[in-house]
Amino acid sequence: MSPTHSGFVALAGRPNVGKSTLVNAMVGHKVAIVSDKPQTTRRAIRGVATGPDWQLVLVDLPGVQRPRDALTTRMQSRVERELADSDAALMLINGLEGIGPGDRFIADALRKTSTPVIVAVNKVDKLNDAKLMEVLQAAADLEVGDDIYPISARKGTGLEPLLDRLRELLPEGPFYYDPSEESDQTEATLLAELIREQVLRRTFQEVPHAVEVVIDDIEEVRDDLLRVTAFIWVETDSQKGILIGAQGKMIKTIGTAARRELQRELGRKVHLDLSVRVRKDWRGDDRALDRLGIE
Ligand SMILES: Nc1nc2c(ncn2[C@@H]2O[C@H](COP(=O)(O)OP(=O)(O)OP(=O)(O)O)[C@@H](O)[C@H]2O)c(=O)[nH]1
Repeated sequence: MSPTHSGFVALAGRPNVGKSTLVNAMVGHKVAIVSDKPQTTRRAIRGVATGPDWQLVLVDLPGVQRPRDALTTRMQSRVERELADSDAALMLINGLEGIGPGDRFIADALRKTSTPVIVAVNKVDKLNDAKLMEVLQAAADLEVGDDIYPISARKGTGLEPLLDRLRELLPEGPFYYDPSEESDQTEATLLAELIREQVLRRTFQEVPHAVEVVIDDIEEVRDDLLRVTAFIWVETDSQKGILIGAQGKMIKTIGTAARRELQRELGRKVHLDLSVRVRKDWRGDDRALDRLGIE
């Protein structure tokens, strides 16, 4: 068997360039959007793409996303640290909008690293040839990275050459994530796990083991606002009492922290309705376990 290659690719790009769309396209059906954060809690993992002998973990490169901020030494050193922990950086450019100050800001930050940088110009499905040439030239003028790949994350065009190139940059090493865990974690499962994580942080002894979180509903209230209704299952009334806390303080704390996590994940405002339900012995209930996707 040939050795496996795996590594982290740091994604950089202005808001709305299509990072999520690209990650989804790369990850395809072979994906798990993972909620845990290996190595450091700073890393928000967007997705994991796994092939027979390779695995790409796509993460956000923090610190270069807000071009209006002053480029402080501190931000630059954060970017450098993140890049040092990554095997490659992928800078995404919005082909529809062309190069702007935000892109130059990002390029400046990336140029200072020894980590290989790949540039992709996205949304080329909306560009005619003349416009495409213009934006590719402008991207080259940024003088960051060696290669520029025109792609359409939405249509899935141009992704193979880009993936090939990224794969070449992966060092030999074992997978970070078990490929068999790619069981298409749904968004609801991911959100439930993010909430459960906040419960686990604040509970002790037998309580963490007795907790499961179930998303009951995700409703789009407005373009920028989602209402998420979730239940925290526990097995006994006393566990329920612990989770609610005196004057409801515990559940409130959990709710606030979880809402923040969901907002970060979803990139939108979230209204979180959280309630605690006693479901005696759910761990021994086959139907409940099926529904939760626990084998
Ligand atoms: N025409 C076209 N639209 C695209 C393409 N890729 C993404 N988009 C659209 O661009 C918008 C932003 O895409 P996202 O993937 O959410 O962008 P993002 O960079 O992840 O945004 P953040 O998560 O806020 O960083 C969406 O409306 C996408 O449908 C593409 O290849 N072509």
